[in-house]
Amino acid sequence: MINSQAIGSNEEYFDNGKQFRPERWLEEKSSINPFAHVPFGIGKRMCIGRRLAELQIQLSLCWILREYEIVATDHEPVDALHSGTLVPSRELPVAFVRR
Ligand code: HEM
Repeated sequence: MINSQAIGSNEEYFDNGKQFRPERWLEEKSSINPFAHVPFGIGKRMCIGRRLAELQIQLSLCWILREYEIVATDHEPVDALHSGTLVPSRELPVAFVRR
């Protein structure tokens, strides 16, 4: 199984790869190597639930963001720990404020 976090934060493929900067995906003409981000694996054993998972993530984010603004409660770093899946190293510094 591919360690997608190691590839996805590799400075060879991403500027400031360890920094959480989701807007890097919004560039119209992306220069990101498509094989540098493979959270669902790749090839004939890749995740068959990918499209369902992406749809569920998009829908649930829409439902949450319609009702809440998500704000940072501090700006200290949060590390990703490997524990079978990736988990945050501490309580996430975010609050949900009802719109
Ligand atoms: C964010 C959500 C998900 C992530 C990140 C994810 C990620 C992965 C990864 C990395 C693999 C292994 C690929 C490989 O071995 O190269 C995998 C396999 C698989 N996933 Fe997912 N998955 C997600 C959601 C789902 C959902 C919703 C389903 C089913 C409805 C699903 C069903 C499967 C199955 C059946 C396999 C095994 C495919 C095979 O071995 O041929 N996954 N997934």
